[in-house]
Amino acid sequence: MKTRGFEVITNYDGKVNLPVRATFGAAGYDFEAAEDVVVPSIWKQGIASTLKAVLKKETLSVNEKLQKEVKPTLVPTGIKAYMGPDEYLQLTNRSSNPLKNYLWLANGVGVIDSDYYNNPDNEGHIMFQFLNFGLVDKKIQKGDRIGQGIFLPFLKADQDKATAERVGGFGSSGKN
Ligand SMILES: O=c1ccn([C@H]2C[C@H](O)[C@@H](COP(=O)(O)OP(=O)(O)OP(=O)(O)O)O2)c(=O)[nH]1
Ligand SMILES: [Mg+2]
Repeated sequence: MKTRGFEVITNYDGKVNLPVRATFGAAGYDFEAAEDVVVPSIWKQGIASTLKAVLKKETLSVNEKLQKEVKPTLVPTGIKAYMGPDEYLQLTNRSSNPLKNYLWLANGVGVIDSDYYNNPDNEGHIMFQFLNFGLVDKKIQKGDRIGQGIFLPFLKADQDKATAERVGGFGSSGKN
């Protein structure tokens, strides 16, 4: 019987490892990066875009420019997760990431909903969303452990009336 667990996304078949807990008492399943990804330094992104705006004497305010060019980077894991309807997978950072690599999870914690699994847009591909607060770009290599996932139960409110079906992630569920 399937209760909760991980599977590999179709395109990554045979190319990635399923998440594992590192020790007997670990709460989190460690996820690996499925590809080499560069997470650019936010300072570099910000300074470059500010300079461009100043040199071009653009009318667009520098703040607007910064907002457009300083973005988190999505790091693919090649993994999807299935679970019960009253459960979610909480993605959290590794405590060593800010200390050693200047990597922050841009969304604080990530919430992987049970209905994200096998959604029609991206099959339920789990991504970690990083900002690099370091001064230099950070190269994440395929196979590096980037974060962890903890399965948790959640409660529903008396007024609960969810109606829609999930079709994707990252802002797919409405206009705003
Ligand atoms: O760090 C994250 C956060 C979310 N997701 C995926 C799984 C989740 O089920 C879906 C939607 O996430 P969330 O509800 O937090 O974001 P949203 O901005 O509300 O998007 P949506 O409108 O699709 O719900 O995106 C990730 O892969 N990584
Ligand atoms: Mg949502």
